[in-house]
Amino acid sequence: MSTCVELNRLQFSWPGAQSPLLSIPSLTVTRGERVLLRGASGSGKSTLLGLIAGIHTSGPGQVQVLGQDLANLSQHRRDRLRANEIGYIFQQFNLLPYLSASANVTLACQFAPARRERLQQHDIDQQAAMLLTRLGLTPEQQQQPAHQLSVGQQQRVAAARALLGSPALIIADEPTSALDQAHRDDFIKLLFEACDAQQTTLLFVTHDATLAPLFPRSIELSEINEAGAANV
Ligand SMILES: Nc1ncnc2c1ncn2[C@@H]1O[C@H](COP(=O)(O)OP(=O)(O)OP(=O)(O)O)[C@@H](O)[C@H]1O
Repeated sequence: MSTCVELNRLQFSWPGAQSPLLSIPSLTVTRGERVLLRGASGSGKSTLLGLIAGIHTSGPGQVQVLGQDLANLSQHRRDRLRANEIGYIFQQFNLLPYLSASANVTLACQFAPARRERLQQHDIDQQAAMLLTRLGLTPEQQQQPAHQLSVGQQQRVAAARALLGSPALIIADEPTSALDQAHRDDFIKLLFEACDAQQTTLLFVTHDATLAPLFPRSIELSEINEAGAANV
């Protein structure tokens, strides 16, 4: 099995902080895994996701994504790797409210040539429609502006946007925090099915320990972060 994400002796401190926020000796996520990363509010989950996505750069130590050491890449190449290989589902979804659900999804591939290429035999709009349908949106809902959709529907649009063009890794940062349990479990099931269909790795972050039984692998951040206890 090849590796999707590998951390080695990762250290990270925000500028001006008294002590490091993250000190992680090692973490490996193999391709195709479904991993839940749990941690209390403020423990550094979003920061860690930002390091893996190459949005922040780490101090000492290594962050490798798909075999590439992010510290050895220029900002431009990190941005390229993120656009092509990482689909990000944000807690607040970050949809453009006056664009249709469908247009929000296809926008993801605009600046991601490798994702567009992977779709090349197919029409991008058709693929977006297929994903939105698989995630439970009707054709009418797919044409509605995002702001007219329910929170659960917006979340599915955000998931389809992340999945379009089969990026290697989906990073989901607390995307279910606004849902009740039934909708939450339903969403996770659909997300697993969509990831399985395109062999995408899933790194799903939450503070909600009750999600753990739904995932084949669950990691508590405080158990891998040697700097953890001081920060929460
Ligand atoms: N841009 C930033 N500059 C400085 N400090 C930051 C920045 N972003 C986050 N922090 C600090 O880093 C710590 C961890 O924040 P982070 O958002 O990574 O935690 P989290 O586990 O994702 O929290 P939550 O579950 O509440 O979203 C917090 O103390 C926060 O104040």
